[in-house]
Amino acid sequence: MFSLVTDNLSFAYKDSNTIDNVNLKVESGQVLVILGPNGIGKSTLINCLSGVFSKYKGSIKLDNDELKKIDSKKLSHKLALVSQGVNINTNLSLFDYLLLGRSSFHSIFSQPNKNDEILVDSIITKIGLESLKFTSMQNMSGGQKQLANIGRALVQEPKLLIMDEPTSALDYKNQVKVLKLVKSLSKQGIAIVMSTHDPNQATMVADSVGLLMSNKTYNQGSTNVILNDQSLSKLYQTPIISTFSDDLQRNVFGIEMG
Ligand SMILES: Nc1ncnc2c1ncn2[C@@H]1O[C@H](COP(=O)(O)OP(=O)(O)OP(=O)(O)O)[C@@H](O)[C@H]1O
Repeated sequence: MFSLVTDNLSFAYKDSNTIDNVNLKVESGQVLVILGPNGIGKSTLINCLSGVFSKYKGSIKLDNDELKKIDSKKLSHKLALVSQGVNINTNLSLFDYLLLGRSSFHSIFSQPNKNDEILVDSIITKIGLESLKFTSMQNMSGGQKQLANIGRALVQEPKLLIMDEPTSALDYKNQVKVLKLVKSLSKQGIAIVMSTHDPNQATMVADSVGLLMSNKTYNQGSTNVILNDQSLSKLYQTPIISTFSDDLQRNVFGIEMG
């Protein structure tokens, strides 16, 4: 069983902590969704969890190993990150861009092989970009690039997938595609951490939800316990009202205009 566990994780850009004493846990086959208002520290937390920021305080344990002590090649075989709003500006084709993501599996003297190519093809199908396989990355739309970045993370065949607002540039159809992919990856045993601005996405895919509150506390609990009108209205400091949809068979959260 693979796990990511933090113990009193804190991080400061300057003097005061941006994230403070976060105790978070996610295991193989689970989806943890991080919610919080703009500027609260979701990306900061994600950058700590994925090893981008190593000057954190407290601990981050990946399978009982302290994250900052794991060498980068080993880490890339365990964990993959989909960063927020990365603008890929390369003239590589989608296929070559994803194939490059396999380079950490080879020595500097060996080339990606047929198996890598088969894997990349299957991931292009998973993200639904078959028609763009040989298109230059720089000629893709923002949403297509976002899907390509998810593909680039998947070619690492990670045990833990961390995604910062992976659906922010996507239309409804592609949001559903990504959320279904998240569900199917978790069923395959991958642990997933993702941030979003949409609590409805959490009700669709999350086993547990972590709320980054304005008083710098972090509350994590199972989705149906932690997500309610009171907790979300407090989180976003605006009235949020849920209604149970018989058609969707779940609560749908909406914002009140007053
Ligand atoms: N490189 C940096 N140096 C100093 N402060 C930073 C830096 N990056 C972010 N911050 C600050 O840290 C705080 C948290 O930012 P972060 O990007 O983690 O928030 P977020 O919850 O992801 O926001 P959003 O939902 O708007 O993307 C913000 O106040 C931001 O201004």
